[in-house]
Amino acid sequence: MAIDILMSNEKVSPARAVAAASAISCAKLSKSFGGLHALRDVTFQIAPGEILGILGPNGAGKTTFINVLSGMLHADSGTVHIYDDDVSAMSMAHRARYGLFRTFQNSRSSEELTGYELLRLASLTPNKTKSSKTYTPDELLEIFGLKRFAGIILSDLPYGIQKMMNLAAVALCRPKVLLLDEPFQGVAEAEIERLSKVIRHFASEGVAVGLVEHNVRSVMRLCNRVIVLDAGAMIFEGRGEDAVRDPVVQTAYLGQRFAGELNG
Ligand SMILES: Nc1ncnc2c1ncn2[C@@H]1O[C@H](COP(=O)(O)OP(=O)(O)OP(=O)(O)O)[C@@H](O)[C@H]1O
Repeated sequence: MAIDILMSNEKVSPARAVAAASAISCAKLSKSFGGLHALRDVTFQIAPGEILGILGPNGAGKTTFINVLSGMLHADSGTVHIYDDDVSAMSMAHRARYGLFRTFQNSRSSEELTGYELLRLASLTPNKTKSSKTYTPDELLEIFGLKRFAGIILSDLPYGIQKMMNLAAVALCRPKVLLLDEPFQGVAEAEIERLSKVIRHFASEGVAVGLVEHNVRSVMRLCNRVIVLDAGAMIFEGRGEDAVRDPVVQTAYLGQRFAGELNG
């Protein structure tokens, strides 16, 4: 479908042409809270199978960006496409039907459900996307190495395992785009590599992953490309190792952990 749009003689808008080659794209996205510009004219895209790191100092606008992309907040201006569908006016639930899913910062499980019960529930979710492969809960527990935790109440599991179980549930919804808000926050070092493998699994199946993260080392290991936000604007796009050396990025992070964390 994407190639058809690019090759047809029909005139397409620049935003729609970019959208056709990307799993998710946004053009000139802005959001203010009163007089505060939390997001200013941000334009970017993530290709199918790509893991994009979204970096920036505290208060740069990263969570606002994910909120606006996922439809949890509506942008003041700008557009969001999932493949070539314009989802800008849609709610978060409606965007999920187009394959856009997100996770939240500090998403601890409080439900009295076992992992297996959570996955069974997720597998009952009606889904219209025809993108990534369909799995059964058992297959996903096997792939994610979670079988031995499946009978335990979620809130009794280590935080990193809870996060993996939640991602396994998302996988059952067959996402095309996955936006992760600080997936490694609060996760023990030993579980970071397991969680990273789960994220790579999504990408290997063609899911576009956007990852907001303060753990720069993990971003460098996982992401093909990063963007850096500062005061709501995109100040860098490119390779992670170039971002740490970029003088504009270094100035934005002045006084905050960034290059030091990478080199330390
Ligand atoms: N609902 C809101 N109402 C008013 N201001 C807000 C709201 N949400 C965010 N902000 C402000 O918008 C700016 C961007 O916040 P945001 O949480 O998106 O940044 P962030 O990069 O995710 O920060 P952190 O890394 O500290 O989580 C901040 O100045 C914040 O105080």
